[in-house]
Amino acid sequence: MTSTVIPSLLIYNLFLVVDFLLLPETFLLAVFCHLAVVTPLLLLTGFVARGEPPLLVRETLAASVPLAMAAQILFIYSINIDQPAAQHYQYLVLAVMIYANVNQRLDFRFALATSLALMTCYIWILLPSAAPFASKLVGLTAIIATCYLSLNANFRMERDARHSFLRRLQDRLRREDAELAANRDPLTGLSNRYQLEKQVEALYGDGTGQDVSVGALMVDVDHFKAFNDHYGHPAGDTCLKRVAGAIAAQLRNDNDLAIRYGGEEFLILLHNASLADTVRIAERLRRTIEAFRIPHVNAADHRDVTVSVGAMAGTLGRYRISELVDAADAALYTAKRNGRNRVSPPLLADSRSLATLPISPLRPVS
Ligand SMILES: Nc1nc2c(ncn2[C@@H]2O[C@H](COP(=O)(O)OP(=O)(O)OP(=O)(O)O)[C@@H](O)[C@H]2O)c(=O)[nH]1
Repeated sequence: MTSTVIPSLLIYNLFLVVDFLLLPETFLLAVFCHLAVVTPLLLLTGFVARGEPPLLVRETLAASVPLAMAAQILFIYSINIDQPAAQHYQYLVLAVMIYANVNQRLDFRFALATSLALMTCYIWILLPSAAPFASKLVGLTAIIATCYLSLNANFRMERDARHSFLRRLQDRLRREDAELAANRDPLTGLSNRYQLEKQVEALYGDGTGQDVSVGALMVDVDHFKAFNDHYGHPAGDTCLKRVAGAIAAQLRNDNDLAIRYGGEEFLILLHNASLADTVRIAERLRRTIEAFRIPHVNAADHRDVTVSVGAMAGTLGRYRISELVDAADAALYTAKRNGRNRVSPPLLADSRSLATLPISPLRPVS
C-alpha cells in the first residue's frame, strides 16, 4: 500500500485542475479539502501501513481515504449542484471507487462496505437534485456498473492472491518433503550417507572444537543373509527397523548422529564421547538388541538376532571423522572374526561403567 501513496497523492491533487476549470467558485474550498484533510489522511495511512498493523486497523484506515475523497467530491458537487458544470464533476466519484477497489485493493469485505457507502451517498445526493433525468440515469448506471465491475475485479484479485499463496506454500512443503526424503533412509527413518556428510560438515566443518572426542560405532546385523533367506525379505525389513529403533534410542542429544550406512550396517557418531563411553554405549546397544529376542534359527551360534559392533574414538585434533569410521569398521570385522554378537574392543573386565549405565534406552524407541 505504501508504494501507491505518492502516485495516489499526485493524481488526486492533480484533480485540483478540474476544480479550477469546472467550479472556480469553490476552488479554495477544494484546495483546503485536498491539502488539509485528504492529503494528511493518505500520508498517515501509508505511514501506519509500514508498521504492519492488524488487518482491521489497516483496512479501516485505508478505506477512510477513498471515503474522504468521495466526501470531498460530493460535498463540492452538492454545493454546485445547480451549475451545469457540476454534472461532469460528479463522475470523479467513479474514479474514487476504482481507486479503492482496484488500486488500493482493499480486503473484499472492506471494499464492499466502502463501495456501498459511496454508492449510497452518491445516489442520495444525485436523485433529489435538479439535474436532468437523463443525467441522473447516466450517473446511476455509471455508479452501479463501476461498483459491480471494480468489486468483481477486487474479488478476483483477492482470490488469485490466496491461490498463489497456497500454491507457494504447497511448493515449499513439497520441497521440504523431497529434501527430507533425500536425506532419510525410507525403511528405518535414519539419516542416509548423503545426510551424514552434511551433518558432519555442519557439526565439525569449521574446524572449531578440535579437542572434542568423537566416538564412532559401526553396527552390523549378524548372519542377516541367512535371516532373510529363512524368514523372507519383509521380515528382514521389520528386523532392520527394530535394530534402527534401538540405535536411535542410544543417541544422547542432537549432536549424536545415527546413519544407515549400508544394507544391514549402521554408523553411530557420538559427539564428545571417550572410547570408554563409546564402548559402553556399544555394549548397551548390543544387549538391547539381544534382549529383543527376535528369533533367528539359522544364526550359527545364537538362536536370536544379534549385532556385532566395532568401536573407535578420538579427538578431531588427531583423527579425521573418516579415519574414525574406517577404524570402527576394522574393529567391526574383528568382532565378526571373534565370533559375532560382541563389541570390539570389548568392555574392559574391570570396568564398572556398565553398571552406571542403564540398559534401557535413554530415549524411547521410535
Ligand atoms: N530385508 C532386507 N535385507 C537387506 C536389506 N539391505 C541388505 N539386505 C540383506 O542383508 C544381507 C547382508 O548379507 P551379508 O553381507 O552376506 O552379511 P551377513 O549374512 O549378515 O553375514 P555377517 O555380516 O558376516 O554376519 C544380504 O542378504 C542383503 O540382501 C534391506 O533393506 N532389507
